[in-house]
Amino acid sequence: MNLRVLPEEVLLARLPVHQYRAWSRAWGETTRALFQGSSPSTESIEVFARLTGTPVDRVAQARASSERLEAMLALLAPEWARRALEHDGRCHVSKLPGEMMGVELPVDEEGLRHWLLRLKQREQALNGFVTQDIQLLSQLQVALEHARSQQSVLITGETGTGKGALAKAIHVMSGRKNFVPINCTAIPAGLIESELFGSKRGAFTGAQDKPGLVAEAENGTLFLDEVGDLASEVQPKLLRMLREREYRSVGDTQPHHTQARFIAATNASLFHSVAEGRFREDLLQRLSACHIELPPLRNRPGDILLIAEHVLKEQKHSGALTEPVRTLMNRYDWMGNVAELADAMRYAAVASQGEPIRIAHLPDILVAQAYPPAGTASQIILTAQVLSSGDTSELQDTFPEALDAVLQEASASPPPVTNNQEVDELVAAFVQLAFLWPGNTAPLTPVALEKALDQLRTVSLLAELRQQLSTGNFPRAVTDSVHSRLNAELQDVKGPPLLGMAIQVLMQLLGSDEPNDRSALLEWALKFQKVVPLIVHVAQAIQRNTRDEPPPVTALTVRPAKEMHFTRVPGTSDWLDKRNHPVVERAIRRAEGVKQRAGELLQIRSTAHVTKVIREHGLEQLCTDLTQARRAGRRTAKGGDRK
Ligand SMILES: Nc1ncnc2c1ncn2[C@@H]1O[C@H](COP(=O)(O)OP(=O)(O)OP(=O)(O)O)[C@@H](O)[C@H]1O
Repeated sequence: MNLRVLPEEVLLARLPVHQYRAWSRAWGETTRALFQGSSPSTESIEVFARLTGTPVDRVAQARASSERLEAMLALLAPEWARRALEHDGRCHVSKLPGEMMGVELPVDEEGLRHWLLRLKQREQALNGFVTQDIQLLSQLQVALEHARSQQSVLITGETGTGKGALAKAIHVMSGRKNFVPINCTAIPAGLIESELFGSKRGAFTGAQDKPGLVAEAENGTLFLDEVGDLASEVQPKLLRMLREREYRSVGDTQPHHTQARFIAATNASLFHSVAEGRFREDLLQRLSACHIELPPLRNRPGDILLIAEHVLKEQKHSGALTEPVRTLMNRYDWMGNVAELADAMRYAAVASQGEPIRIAHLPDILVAQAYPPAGTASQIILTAQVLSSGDTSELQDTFPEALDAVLQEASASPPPVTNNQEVDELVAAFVQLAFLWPGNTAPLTPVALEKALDQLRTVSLLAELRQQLSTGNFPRAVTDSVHSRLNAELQDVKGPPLLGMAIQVLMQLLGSDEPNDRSALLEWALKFQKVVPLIVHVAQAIQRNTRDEPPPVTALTVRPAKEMHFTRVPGTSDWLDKRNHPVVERAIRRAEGVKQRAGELLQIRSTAHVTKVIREHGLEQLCTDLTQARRAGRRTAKGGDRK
C-alpha cells in the first residue's frame, strides 16, 4: 500500500526534524479541515492526497464514507488499522502533539537502522536548506528521491531563491565525490568549451594539456549555474555528452567517458529561450529529467523568519530577533529572495555583536522600505512592539518623530480606515496591543483588576506614554520615566493579560459558525472607540463575577464562580440592546476569518490554538454564556419584530 500518512516515516526516512514539524503541522491542519463540517473542501482533500501520496479520488472516496480519521485510514490502510485495533505494539494510530493523528510504522530493526543512517545523511544534506513551505517540501522530496540516480536535474527559480544551495544538497545526498560548480555566464564563450572539456597542448595559442571541469567532476557532480547563458556552439557538445556520456577535449581526437552527474540551474525561462532559438530544445529535455522550480520568497512568507534565524545561527548568533524586527522583516519586499535575506542577516549579526537583533541593526534600506507610513495601524503595531520590547533607544535613535506622530494620531482619534486591509491592520494592532499587556502568573487581586480596567483603554495609555515621551529628555531620562510610570501603573496587575483574555472571548464569540465577509464586523467592531468599551464590558463582567470570591483570584482560573448566564450580569445588556443588536448580529454573521487573521498576526498558527488558550484560561463557560445570550437576544429581537 503506497500510503504515506506516517509522521514517523517522515521523521525517520524522509525529512529532517524541523521539516517534519512543518509537515506534521500541515498534516494536522489538513486532517482538521477534512473532519470539520460536513463536506471537506477540495483543497483539503488535495493537500491530504499530496501529503500522503495517495490518489485524490481514493482520498475523496474514503473521506465520503468515514467520519473519523481512524476510519478513513482503515479504508486506505486496512492492514495497519487491523494491527492498530489488535494493539500491535509497533503499529497504532496515535495522537501527536496539537491533536494531530499519526500512524506509527511497523519497522524491523534492520530497516530502522537503515533509515536512521539515511536520515542522518539527509539532515546533513539539507542542513543549509531550510523551508517549511509544503510545496517546496514536496519538491525536495522529489529531489531527494532523484539524488542517488544519475539523472540530470534542472533547478529553476528567480535570482537568489537558493538554486545553488539546493544543487549542493542534492549532491551531498547523492553520496558522490566532488561538487564542481561552473558559472556559464562568467566564462567567455571562447573559453567555455576548454573549461568544460579540457584541452590538448597546442590546440590553440597558449593551450596546455589540461583536464576540464567534466573530468574534475568524474564520479561527482558538475553544477552548471546559469545554464541559460551557455554559448550556443557548446550546446551540441554538452548534449552529446549527456546522451552518450562521451566528450572530446579541445584539440583531442580521443573521446573520454564520464560518469559525472549534471545539475543545471537558471533564472531565465529556458522555455522562452527555446522558443526564441537561443537554447536547444533537445538539450533542455536532457537537462530536465527532473525539474524543480524554486518558489520565490514572497510566495513562502513562512520561510522568512525561519531562514533568518538559520542564517544568524550559522553566524554563531543566537538567532534572536526582537518583535519589531520580525514585523519589519515580514513587511519587507524581498526582491533579492533568500540571498538578500541571508545578506541582511549576516550584516545584522555583525552589527548586533551577539545581542538580539533590533531595528537599529538592520540594513537601512530594509528599514526605510518596510517601515509603515506614519499614522497607519501597522505603525501602531510596530510602535507598540517597540515599546514593549523594552528598548526604546531604538525609537529614539531611529524614529522619534514617527512615534510621536503615531501616538498623537492614536490619542486624538482612531486611525482612518480606508480599506479592508487597513481595517485588518487595525484589528491586528488592537489585538497586538492587548497581548502586549505585561503579565505573569501571580495572583490578580480585585484592586489590581480595577487598575487593569483603567488601563484597558489602550489608546489613552498610549497617549500617556506620548505625554511622557514629549516632556522627558532624550534619551535615557525619557526611557526611565516612561518605564517607572508604567511599572508603577502595572505593578500589581498580575496574571495573564486581562485585555488579551477579553479579546479572546470576543474572538470566540465573533468566530462563531457564521460564514464569511468580515467587513461589516470590522467596520463596526474593530475601530478602537467601539471595541474598547465592549472589551471593558466583558472585563467588567469577569470582575463582577469574581468580586464575590475572596481575593486573591488567580487569573489563570478566572471563571464565573457559579453557573450563570451572561445576560444576568448587570451592565452587559446594553451591547445586546435594540440599538446595537442588529449591528452585532450583522457583525457576527460576517466574522469568519477574524480569529484566523488575528491568530496569524499573533503567530498563533491555528484558530484551534486560540480556542485552546480560551479553554486554558477557563473562559469556555463565559463564551458559552455569551453565545447563548446572543442567541437569546436574537430570539427576543425576532419576537419583538413580530409584535
Ligand atoms: N532554503 C534556504 N535555506 C537556507 N539558506 C538558503 C536557502 N536558500 C538559499 N539560501 C542561502 O541564500 C544564499 C543564496 O542562495 P543561492 O546562491 O543558492 O541562490 P541562487 O538561486 O543560486 O542565486 P543566483 O540566482 O544568484 O545564482 C546562499 O547563501 C544560500 O546558502
